[in-house]
Amino acid sequence: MSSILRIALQKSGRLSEDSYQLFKECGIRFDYGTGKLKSVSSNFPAEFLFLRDDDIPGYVEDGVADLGIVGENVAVESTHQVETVHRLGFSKCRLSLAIPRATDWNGIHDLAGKSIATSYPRILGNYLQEKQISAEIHEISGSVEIAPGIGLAEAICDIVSSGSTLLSNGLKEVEVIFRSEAILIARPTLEAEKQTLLEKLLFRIKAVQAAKNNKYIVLNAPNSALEQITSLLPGMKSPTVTPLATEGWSSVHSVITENDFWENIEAIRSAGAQGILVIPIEKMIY
Ligand SMILES: Nc1ncnc2c1ncn2[C@@H]1O[C@H](COP(=O)(O)OP(=O)(O)OP(=O)(O)O)[C@@H](O)[C@H]1O
Ligand SMILES: O=P(O)(O)OC[C@H]1O[C@H](OP(=O)(O)OP(=O)(O)O)[C@H](O)[C@@H]1O
Ligand SMILES: [Mg+2]
Repeated sequence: MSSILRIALQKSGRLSEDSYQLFKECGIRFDYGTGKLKSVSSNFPAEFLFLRDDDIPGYVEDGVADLGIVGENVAVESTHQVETVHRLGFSKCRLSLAIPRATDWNGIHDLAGKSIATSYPRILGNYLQEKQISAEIHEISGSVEIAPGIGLAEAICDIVSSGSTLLSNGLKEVEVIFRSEAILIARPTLEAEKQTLLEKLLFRIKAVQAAKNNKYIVLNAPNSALEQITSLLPGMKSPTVTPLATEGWSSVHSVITENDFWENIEAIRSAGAQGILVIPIEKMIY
């Protein structure tokens, strides 16, 4: 029988939508959201398993799944041996220490001798050890932000994104201890055929990510400014320059990265570019 990749995704939660979307953009079709916990792709040798995110590293280590998508926080917290194959750039969040808003904060040493509620005892334990702080870690599996308000702990260590959960529970963030995003994990010893399929999948993921990080740009430029403008637009190899019907003008086509997009556009405009069009790219293959 030829190989099939078994990929574990979070059934329903903060990772689910972006994970499904990623495979969709990679052209890999499968059913989800139907209540079924397993779905075979109709056009790629892959089978998807829909699970609780905390269970995914264990399933990947055991070989029940070959690959999985989890938050880095979950992978690092777990004791299971899995390999990070690729960073996916979504579900970005941080693991932070927080205390009641009215409590003074003079630094991390304020936590010595205190109790801290968290679902991440390993990450927190390592952090405290590194800082040489002795505090009691109180492990709870969810609704961590409630702990100080009900006298369970004096501080918490939990996931923060917008900060609104902390705010609505009367807490303030005092220290970021870990930054996380979704990652693709794999069993470290994938068979050769599965490794080939993983490479095929990674090729598609990278093309989708590169497209998101870049825009296609078309502009008109006076020929006198071409050298300066093309030096600002290196493109994938070099920009395409074609003459316009209007004497002394050219059209420049290139690719521009999302990172310093606005700074670059301003520089290009100051150099004399006109009629600038910026167009999303669907896939980008280097
Ligand atoms: N507010 C947030 N913003 C962005 N990313 C987040 C946020 N909260 C959590 N995450 C990331 O998404 C992952 C999954 O979060 P979620 O809250 O769905 O987990 P869960 O409640 O443990 O789900 P499950 O029911 O599968 O066990 C987290 O491990 C973290 O990496
Ligand atoms: O800083 P914020 O934007 O408020 O996000 C942080 C919250 O998001 C997550 O919970 P989620 O809402 O996913 O619910 P859960 O506790 O059921 O996982 C996390 O556990 C925090 O409680
Ligand atoms: Mg979970």
